[in-house]
Amino acid sequence: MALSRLHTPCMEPKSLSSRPAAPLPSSASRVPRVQLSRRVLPCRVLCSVAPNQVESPGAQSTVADAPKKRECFGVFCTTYDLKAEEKTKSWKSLINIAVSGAAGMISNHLLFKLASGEVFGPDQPIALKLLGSERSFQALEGVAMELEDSLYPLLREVRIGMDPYEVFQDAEWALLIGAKPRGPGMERAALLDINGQIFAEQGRVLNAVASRNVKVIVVGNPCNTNALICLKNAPNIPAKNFHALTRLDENRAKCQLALKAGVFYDKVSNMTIWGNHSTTQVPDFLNAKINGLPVKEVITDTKWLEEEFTERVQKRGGVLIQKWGRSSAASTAVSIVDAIRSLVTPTPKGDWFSSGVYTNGNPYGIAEDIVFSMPCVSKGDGDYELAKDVIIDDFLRTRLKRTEAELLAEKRCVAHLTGEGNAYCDLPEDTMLPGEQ
Ligand SMILES: NC(=O)C1=CN([C@@H]2O[C@H](COP(=O)(O)OP(=O)(O)OC[C@H]3O[C@@H](n4cnc5c(N)ncnc54)[C@H](OP(=O)(O)O)[C@@H]3O)[C@@H](O)[C@H]2O)C=CC1
Ligand SMILES: O=C([O-])CC(=O)C(=O)O
Repeated sequence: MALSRLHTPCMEPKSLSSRPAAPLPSSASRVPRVQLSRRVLPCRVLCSVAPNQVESPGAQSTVADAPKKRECFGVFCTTYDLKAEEKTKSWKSLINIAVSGAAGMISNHLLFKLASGEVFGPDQPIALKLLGSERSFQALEGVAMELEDSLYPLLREVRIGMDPYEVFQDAEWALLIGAKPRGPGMERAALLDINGQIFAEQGRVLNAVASRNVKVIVVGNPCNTNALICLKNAPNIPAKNFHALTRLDENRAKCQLALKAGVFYDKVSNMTIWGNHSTTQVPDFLNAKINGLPVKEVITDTKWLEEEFTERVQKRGGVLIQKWGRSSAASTAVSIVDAIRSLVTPTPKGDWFSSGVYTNGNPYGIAEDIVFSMPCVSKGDGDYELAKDVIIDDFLRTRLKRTEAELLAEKRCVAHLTGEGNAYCDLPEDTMLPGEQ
């Protein structure tokens, strides 16, 4: 059912209305701390009237009086003066983080990491704006209730909603996790189209309402092409700000190399995942290092590196699904944390990290105008540059060509969603997500 954007009166649901208001700090003056948007949420979205306002049940509101409303969740609707709180004086200013698929498995791990401060730091208060759907809305309320009950000091706002225009408003980070899973018998082309529609819309919405410098991490699969679709629909946001998550693959590759070399995984560096987050991805053992030495000097079993290691990383997601009965959620959330931290903290000297980024003048000879995982370094300002001092031999080049061909084919399949004419889908037969086998 299509959701109306007209504002109808919002009531707190019974299950929450009896919850006592959280105590205010004694010194706090009751000033609104929420920048109010002019868009309003459908009534089923939890929202409440500001404490000093009374709304009669059934009263009709209009867009004109929307600024009096605050769409927030439970205890996070409490007003207080952040500046008046002694402990917050050294805090940075609040950042807005929007998350889609927020009631899903990955988010269920991620949101608590974000709220704890382990991602953005112990002096960075955050606002979480969580996007759900009719399908997930009850679960999303449950997630928000758990966030309330966790009493995270840095978590200053939680809003839940079904309208991306509302949820993505002023987003400084957009973590796009929600996507339809590929079901039995579904063609990959159909998955590309269905999820592509989601990411085309979300790109348009980000373009319209997010911060002009929003950083976008696309997790929902097929994440590279979804990220391409998203950025093509957001022409006013730099294409460089869009990432497809390949950090989980990097982490998986580091773990396998450490296991083989008999070292702890913190000894593995310069680990690049090249290309698509799919079974054609290329875990690069040529440039990776163990204890600062080239992997090939530490692991001399070339056959293992070229065959077993590569395939193990490419198919790790599928093996895990066979064990768990569902795809990686906790380790994916950890890898999203790693991906963000790699952008907001300086990369250790000489090292790099992998991210699926837009190819626009890359030095590695990769086709332009796709989202391709490559080695990146960051000064910690949210931006990145491509790594230098990377070597590419014939083995690596051949593998790069294969994953590049797959991404170019995926791009042709979604031409109707990127504004590049009619789609023509000729995907290679072995095109699979890491979780598919
Ligand atoms: N890049 C990577 O490294 C990895 C990517 N993934 C991908 O991340 C995505 C999310 O995984 P996970 O959190 O485990 O999945 P879940 O199934 O737990 O949650 C996915 C969410 O997607 C949303 N969704 C959007 N459209 C649909 C649709 N048409 N049908 C069903 N659900 C839909 C749902 O939220 P709502 O109803 O609120 O929209 C749902 O809560 C998947 O695409 C998965 O393949 C997973 C692991 C690793
Ligand atoms: O295929 C999936 O949905 C899971 C996935 O991406 C992974 O585990 O890398």
